[in-house]
Amino acid sequence: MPEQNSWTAPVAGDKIDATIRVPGSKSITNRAYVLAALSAEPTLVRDPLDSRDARLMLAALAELGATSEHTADGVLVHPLTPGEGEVSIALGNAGTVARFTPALAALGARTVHFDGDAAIRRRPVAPLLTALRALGTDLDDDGRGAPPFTIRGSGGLPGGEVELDSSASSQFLSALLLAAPAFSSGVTVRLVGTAPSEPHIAMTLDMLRRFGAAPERDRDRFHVPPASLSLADYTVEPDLSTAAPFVVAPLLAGGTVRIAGWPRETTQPGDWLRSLVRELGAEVTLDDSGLTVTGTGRLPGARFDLHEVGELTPVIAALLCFADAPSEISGVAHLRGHETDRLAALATELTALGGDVSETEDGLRITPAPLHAGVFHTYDDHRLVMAGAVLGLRVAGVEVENPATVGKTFPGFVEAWHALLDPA
Ligand SMILES: O=C(O)C1=C[C@@H](OP(=O)(O)O)[C@@H](O)[C@H](O)C1
Ligand SMILES: C=C(OP(=O)(O)O)C(=O)O
Repeated sequence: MPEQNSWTAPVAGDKIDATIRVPGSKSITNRAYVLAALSAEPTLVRDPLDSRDARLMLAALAELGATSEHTADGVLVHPLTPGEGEVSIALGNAGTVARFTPALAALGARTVHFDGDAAIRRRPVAPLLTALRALGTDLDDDGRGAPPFTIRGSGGLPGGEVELDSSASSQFLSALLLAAPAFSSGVTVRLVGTAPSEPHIAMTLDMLRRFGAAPERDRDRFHVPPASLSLADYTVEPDLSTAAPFVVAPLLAGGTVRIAGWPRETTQPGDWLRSLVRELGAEVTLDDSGLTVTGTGRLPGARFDLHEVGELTPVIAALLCFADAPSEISGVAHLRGHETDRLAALATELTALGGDVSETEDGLRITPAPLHAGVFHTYDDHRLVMAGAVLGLRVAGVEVENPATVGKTFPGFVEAWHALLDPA
């Protein structure tokens, strides 16, 4: 019997032949909103993502004094306005909101309470809070190193140099860099440990430059001088990580998928998919119409270090369950602090469907084994819904629990997935 509140992921019948449009990048949208709020003039953000995480970011910025309006051309974000009193920010389970907005609160004059879903109360923020305290922020937390916490803004901060351990999440570093131009003498961050998600760090630096800041980097030392930001118009790229299940589908079902609007150049981690699926035997072309991926029907095993692109792990793990040789994913210990403990969740759920998947110290080991029908629990993790959909391409009766949780980044995912297999 299907579970209540589950979705039977459709099996691929014929070869795929579809063109897919994915919504805007979560990471770019939420950075654009933060930088727009810090700007001197309103910014029109075109083609933004409209999803739970993006709405939470707009709502958080509104609490901090930056209102926004949906227009026919996109979302118009107004600059932060000063204000006092007490407000609360709902974090949901959005890492970008939990990590990027505290520095803005520290720069304002409100008392700001941060809290969200049960899952965000398990996600790390301690190194970020330590750095904000070192920069002079008045902050209360319960000592667990995760939300909830409260920041009492003092109306501005001088900035200076801080040490930061960003090994649990690159978002701590991005958070300090995004807010840095608004500190009166800028911010210098010296990284200790190795931060994951290098493309997301590059994205932060690139977007700061587009908004008029002048960040400098010398290996693990980042300096952002104070700057008055402004950018009237910013267009968000399609989310290439959201595209992951669609990109890998022809490797399992055969045929061709085209992802419209895939940028020629981008800082998004999802761009790694081009080389990952090529290594797995797919034909890949990128031209002005987008990305075209054709599957050859055979899937070799692989050893992938996904340290820089951790958010691709759930979909890649599901894909590699169908390889004809053992595979290993490494470099992603920090996924234990993502939406859920993704390594435990993937090992448990893939094993429950007959897979031979075990956790390693920093990843997953996947040995070929036939999969069967069953419930695929999703732990309130959008990317586990996408992983379940990928499994369903080859396995009848995969019941993906709570598919609506995919609305964190792609509210229309289930409809788009059916359209992939049955284009109108
Ligand atoms: O800065 C960002 O927009 C993100 C950075 C990464 O976080 P981690 O470095 O914590 O993995 C990524 O996984 C997340 O989905 C989005
Ligand atoms: C880790 C992720 O999200 P968040 O922005 O909540 O960190 C993700 O989308 O895979």
